[in-house]
Amino acid sequence: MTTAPEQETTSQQGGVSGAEIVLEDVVKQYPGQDVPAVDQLSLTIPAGEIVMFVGPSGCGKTTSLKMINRLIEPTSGTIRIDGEDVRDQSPDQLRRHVGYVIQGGSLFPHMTVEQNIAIVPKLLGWNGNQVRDRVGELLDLVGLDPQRYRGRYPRELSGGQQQRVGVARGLAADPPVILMDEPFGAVDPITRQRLQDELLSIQRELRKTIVCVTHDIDEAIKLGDRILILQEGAQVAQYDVPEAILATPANDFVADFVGAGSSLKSLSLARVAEVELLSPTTAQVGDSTAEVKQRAEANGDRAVIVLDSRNRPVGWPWLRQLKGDTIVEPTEDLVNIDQRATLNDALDTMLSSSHGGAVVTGDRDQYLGVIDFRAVTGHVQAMEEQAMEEQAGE
Ligand SMILES: Nc1ncnc2c1ncn2[C@@H]1O[C@H](COP(=O)(O)OP(=O)(O)OP(=O)(O)O)[C@@H](O)[C@H]1O
Repeated sequence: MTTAPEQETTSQQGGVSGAEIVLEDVVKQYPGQDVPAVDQLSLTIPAGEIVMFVGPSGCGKTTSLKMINRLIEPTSGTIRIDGEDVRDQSPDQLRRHVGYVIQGGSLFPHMTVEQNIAIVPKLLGWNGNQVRDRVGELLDLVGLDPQRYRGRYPRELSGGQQQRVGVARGLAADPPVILMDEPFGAVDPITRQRLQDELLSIQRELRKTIVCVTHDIDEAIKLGDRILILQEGAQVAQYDVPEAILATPANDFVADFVGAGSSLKSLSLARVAEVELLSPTTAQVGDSTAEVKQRAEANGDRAVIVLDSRNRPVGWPWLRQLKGDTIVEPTEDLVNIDQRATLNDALDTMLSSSHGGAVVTGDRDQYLGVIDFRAVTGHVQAMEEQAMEEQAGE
């Protein structure tokens, strides 16, 4: 059987390639357990959205997720993907319709990156060229150079790179639905932030339906179009957009779970693009050093942002570091932040910078400005005032 991605039948409307998932009265009673792990769960997951499952340990998140691709069989109830009961689908159909990504990528150690990504396409009978092309495309998509990485073994990759390959593998057969179980749980916080940003940018392009289990409410707020907060037995405590869960928790359980400091959590909702950026002095590589210093001093700046000929920031030297007749490209790596990053991530980046701020870039790394602590604090205050006004108006 040959099934190429273009032969997929998904609800491709308005750029959305994902499929709606509907759970109806789903129950899972494990043998020998007194109470069901999942008890009458009903839920509609809209096509093209990211829905995050969160809740305390043992509340049934993973069981609920794995019933969608029948890694676990429900005891009763129905699950439909794009209107079709998953029980009526063959294992091949399910593999094509539902990608699966788990913590650490869980790659097969004796297989190369290419072989790991190609598992499902090969099972589906794609030919060698189709598989090779697809692997190249996917490695590009997840930010790994295909030439460098396709022949490597998992042990030759960092944790973050392994996780990227895991994501590529989940996307391999271009399924409308991707299930993710704690996908970024095993990597350090900075890598996690980067992988989350990449997932968001991949999702902007692909518009899949993504269901993702996490322990981390901040991750849920950042990634989720909607968040499902579960209590024991997979009872729905609240199912809503992140803004609503933060502003109006449905009950004490949700309020406790979301935790104190919701203004801090709001930092995971707000994006750098929403904050007014500063415009410190900039210089082009090749400009006269004396002229740049003069301009910076007139502006009251003690440092300048150096841009390359394509308007990408390449450095942020202090004036005293500017030597020679013309501005040269700085040798130190510049840590910048994408305008789509959350304020929470921006804070992390700022904390690692000696400037008390971070350089913000947009598409294709174009320079946009600088974000600093004062701008973030001001934005948080404005958000709090707005929330208080809304509450007073209710
Ligand atoms: N194979 C199994 N046999 C019996 N009970 C199980 C089995 N798998 C899970 N359970 C029980 O079902 C309940 C839900 O488990 P599940 O793994 O879905 O929870 P979870 O919310 O994903 O937890 P965690 O966040 O700790 O991963 C738990 O009480 C668990 O002990």
